[in-house]
Amino acid sequence: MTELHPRSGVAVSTVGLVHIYRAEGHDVAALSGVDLVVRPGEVVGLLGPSGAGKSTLLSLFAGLIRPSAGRIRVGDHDLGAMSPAELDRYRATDVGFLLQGAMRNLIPYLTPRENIAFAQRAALRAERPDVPAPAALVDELGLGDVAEATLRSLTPAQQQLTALGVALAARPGLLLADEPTSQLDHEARALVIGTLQRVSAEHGTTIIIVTHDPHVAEALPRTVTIRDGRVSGEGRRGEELSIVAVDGSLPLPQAIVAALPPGTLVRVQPTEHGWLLERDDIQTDQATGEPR
Ligand SMILES: Nc1ncnc2c1ncn2[C@@H]1O[C@H](COP(=O)(O)OP(=O)(O)OP(=O)(O)O)[C@@H](O)[C@H]1O
Repeated sequence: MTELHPRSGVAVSTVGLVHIYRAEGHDVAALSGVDLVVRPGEVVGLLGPSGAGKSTLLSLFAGLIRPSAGRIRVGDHDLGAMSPAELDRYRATDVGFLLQGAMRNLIPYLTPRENIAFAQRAALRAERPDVPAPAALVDELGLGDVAEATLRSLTPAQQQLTALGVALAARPGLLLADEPTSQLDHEARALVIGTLQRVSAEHGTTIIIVTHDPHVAEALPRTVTIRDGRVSGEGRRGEELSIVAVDGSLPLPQAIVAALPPGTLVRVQPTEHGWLLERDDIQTDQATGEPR
């Protein structure tokens, strides 16, 4: 069970990805056309307001739900086209999912090492050659001293790192993490994010992290903002950038939308350093389009 062939990260991509939840009486379009490319080994934060579709996107990447339309690829897998048995194997060996709240990922009466060993059963049944020894993974995550401790005696950061060990138990090429720093203090947050980045640097693991925490966003090299079921912006080290859509439209950063509400006329002027958005002071009547 030594690590003979450490897995490197996988590329993740979506084209026109749509997901509709069919609830009784009405449908909810959670994602309405997501185009996204994540390179192998990238660490990307998914940002966006509540209800934007972040968890839905994570569940699609995890193979837990199927897309209503569009394409979704993780490495060599076309997730929308896989059989239930192929998706079972994919979930067991190719992707790790860290659910929000450390203890939701853990069996409370097992130690950190035992939790990781338990999480490896499906990958071992699938005869994966590169599943790490539980004790080695425990050491790698800095949990060597508490490998055989009860979960109750661990600090919140150690519990979260144990949950991370469970998600990494099969050494997946893609790790998905839903709010991995919620309920952690500043120091614990830095430790968990630092550990995620170290895992990616050492093993090439592709990591996608849903977060509402601006400090986490600032620590990540790349963030993608989801709004109303679409990609509305990208960030680099905490700075938000807008993406020009194929139809030439440009979603404005949320802070600017407050100053330029829907219907506002703006002039786009070239300047020496780029482009200037200038608000036109003539107010138009939304219904007639005539000046008021
Ligand atoms: N199982 C479900 N059945 C019906 N609608 C759902 C279901 N899960 C999510 N939705 C709806 O889909 C939309 C997107 O939800 P989603 O949980 O993906 O957003 P989110 O960005 O993760 O939000 P949050 O940050 O609050 O977790 C919301 O309108 C939500 O109400």
